[in-house]
Amino acid sequence: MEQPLQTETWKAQSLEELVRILHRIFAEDKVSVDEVQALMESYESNPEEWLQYAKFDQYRYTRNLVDNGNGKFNLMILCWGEGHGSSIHDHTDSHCFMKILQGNLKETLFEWPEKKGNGEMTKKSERVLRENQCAYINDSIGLHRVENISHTEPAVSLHLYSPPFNTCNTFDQRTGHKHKVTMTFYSQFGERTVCSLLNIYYIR
Ligand SMILES: N[C@@H](CS(=O)O)C(=O)O
Ligand SMILES: [Fe+2]
Repeated sequence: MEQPLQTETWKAQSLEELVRILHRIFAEDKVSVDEVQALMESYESNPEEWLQYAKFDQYRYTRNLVDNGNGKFNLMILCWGEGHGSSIHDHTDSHCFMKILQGNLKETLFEWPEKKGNGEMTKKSERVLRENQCAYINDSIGLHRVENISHTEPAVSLHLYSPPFNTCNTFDQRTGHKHKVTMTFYSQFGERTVCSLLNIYYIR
């Protein structure tokens, strides 16, 4: 991806339209990060359009595939129950866009640990992302942890990863030690996956 010469301003009127425009954008050789971020931000969350994908688990956040972007990207809806959060993790050299569809999510950025990792990881910043905001991260920006810190409200977010990936590294905040994990889907296209039904669905 490169910086745009000229950013087109799209407005996605629905989730379906958002997916359609994303396909058009990712069909090109060069994709602008700013353009994708602005497009995702332009979609005004309408729960009626995404409720079919929003499947929650009692114990941890879920990853629900919405579209596989013709092999160029994965678009998924993540459902965060009260107090659910991710480990500190990287994004496997992909671009990661994260738009809030409902509720708020706290994002904490961390620096990559030293080679071997042997001490508390360094926190760079934290912020609260609110409904309709779209954040962006990649490995050169750093690592992050995402949490729904609310005790009363669930949260839902829409993530786009390009290129798609299904493993990443998680990091122990105390030591910086990393651990490779496989990420699976709780549902795909609105249907629960077999692994989630067999309860072998886990991320980290
Ligand atoms: N990158 C994480 C979600 S997040 O915490 O940004 C995932 O794909 O599961
Ligand atoms: Fe992430």
